[in-house]
Amino acid sequence: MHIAVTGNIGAGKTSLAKKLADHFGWEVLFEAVEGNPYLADFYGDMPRWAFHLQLYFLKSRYEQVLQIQQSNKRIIQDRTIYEDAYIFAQNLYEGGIMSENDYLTYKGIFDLMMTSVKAPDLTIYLKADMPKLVSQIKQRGRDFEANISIEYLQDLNRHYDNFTESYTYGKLLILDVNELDYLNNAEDLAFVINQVDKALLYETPPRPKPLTIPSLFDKSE
Ligand SMILES: Nc1ncnc2c1ncn2[C@@H]1O[C@H](COP(=O)(O)OP(=O)(O)OP(=O)(O)O)[C@@H](O)[C@H]1O
Repeated sequence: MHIAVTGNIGAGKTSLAKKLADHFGWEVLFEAVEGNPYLADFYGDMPRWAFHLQLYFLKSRYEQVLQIQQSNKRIIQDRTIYEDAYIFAQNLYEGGIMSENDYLTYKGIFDLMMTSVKAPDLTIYLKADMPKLVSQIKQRGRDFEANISIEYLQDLNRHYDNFTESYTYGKLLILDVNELDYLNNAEDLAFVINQVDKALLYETPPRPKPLTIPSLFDKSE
């Protein structure tokens, strides 16, 4: 079984993945942050390092997907391969930070990978507004994230909204985490566990719109 936690920077994915793994006895696969050779450089000079960083995350996320698909364990993944392409890479391309050639090369590799990627059985979207994201990013105090702009976070949130509205890959549980503190508050954690339990048990209605990348299609037509 494959569970995935998705959401913007600072939404609280890593903490929730750990809590759910403890509760349900799942294994956790974390994001490639420690030892990532491009992340700090990327935040210092996005146009210079965007393509390198995207390829690095894509490679490490694809490794995780293969690991999950080859395993018979129950695994919770901290962020999905879809977010790399449909949120981060697309945002960098649309913002003029990643060139069209780089984006098309990246997308070509992503599309090839997608032929062998199976969707998670359940995806949990942690929906958070700016104040929550900003305060959690500040609180964890990573040097390289100190200069993340509000505009970058807002653009990512806009992509997250579009992505989750048209998500068709499988079951999606949307959790508004603005008022939740599942790290320190046992009631909040119990609420989240209950929501996850229900989502695992019941079918969710099919979602209406297919997932597309409009900007790319507009250009190639
Ligand atoms: N494809 C990507 N492109 C650009 N930056 C990325 C990409 N994937 C992850 N990142 C960045 O890598 C870092 C990941 O850190 P981390 O694993 O703590 O996740 P996070 O997004 O901050 O999650 P959370 O606080 O919800 O646990 C963040 O700065 C995040 O924005």
